[in-house]
Amino acid sequence: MTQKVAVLGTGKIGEALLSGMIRAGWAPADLLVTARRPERAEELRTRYGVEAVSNADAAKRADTLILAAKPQDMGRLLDELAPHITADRLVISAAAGITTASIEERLGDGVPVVRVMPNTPVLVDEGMSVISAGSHASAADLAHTEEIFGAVGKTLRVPESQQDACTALSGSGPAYFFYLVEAMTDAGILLGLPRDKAHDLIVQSAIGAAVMLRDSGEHPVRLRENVTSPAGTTISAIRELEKHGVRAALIAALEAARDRSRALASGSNS
Ligand SMILES: NC(=O)C1=CN([C@@H]2O[C@H](COP(=O)(O)OP(=O)(O)OC[C@H]3O[C@@H](n4cnc5c(N)ncnc54)[C@H](O)[C@@H]3O)[C@@H](O)[C@H]2O)C=CC1
Ligand SMILES: O=C(O)[C@@H]1CCC=N1
Repeated sequence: MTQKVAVLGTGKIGEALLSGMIRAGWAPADLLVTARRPERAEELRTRYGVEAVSNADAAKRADTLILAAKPQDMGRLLDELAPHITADRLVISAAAGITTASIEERLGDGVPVVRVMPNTPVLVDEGMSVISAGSHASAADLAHTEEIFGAVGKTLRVPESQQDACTALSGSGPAYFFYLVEAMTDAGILLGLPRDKAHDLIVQSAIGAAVMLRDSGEHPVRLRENVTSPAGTTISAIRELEKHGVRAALIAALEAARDRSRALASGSNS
């Protein structure tokens, strides 16, 4: 029997995942989506050829439900699902901060829940998805989750106690790199380069550095040292980064992201 997968709350990450699953060979006929606004449902139908249904219908018809609404909207979404969901479904939550225990409590009846923190590079099949099992999730449920998210990048299993930290590192991670590129492009402009050229130089440097980090087997410190010539340009830049506390700023930033993830678990809206 064909397994149906539904994406519930198909916004940015939900659509990124949906598009990746279709690229990876899932038939649109086996995929369902839900969206709050009818125009959004129509857009997804037209763009991907998938059926848009209500949350209740998704719970009745799909074997696997991927919850991709904002943490602040999860309570309402779970309330809509609870009357219709049975323990032969798998619920995968991508919501930052929300624990499997809180989802299990709302859905009841031993429904298996897996928590996943993906990131937007699933759009280019270079995602990083961090996976933790809830108390009713089986080995087969974890394997099925890995099959879905592994189709659009790497996966890593972690204890759920590490999910908030992983959210800070890889869930939000792409944003930090985009932010750096934006800031470095501004620097290029200050140094007199046209914006498009500055952008291309920085992006290609980022790609080159990322591939070296992934493929060279070298420690990042060694890779940086190889760029840093005695009395050269790089060390002058590094001194400024240290003077401005960039390392400490990054540590504080990721700590703040981890704390925000924890706060979302308790329903914080502010
Ligand atoms: N954007 C990202 O890079 C990542 C986001 N996440 C998580 O994914 C979730 C969604 O984030 P985004 O895609 O950025 O937000 P988004 O706001 O783009 O998407 C959420 C979508 O859910 C819809 N929605 C809300 N309640 C609904 C309901 N009851 N029924 C149907 N649809 C409903 C909204 O209309 C919206 O389209 C969040 O929980 C976030 O923590 C996880 C990893 C990465
Ligand atoms: O900013 C957020 O809350 C979401 C979770 C990880 C990435 N984006």
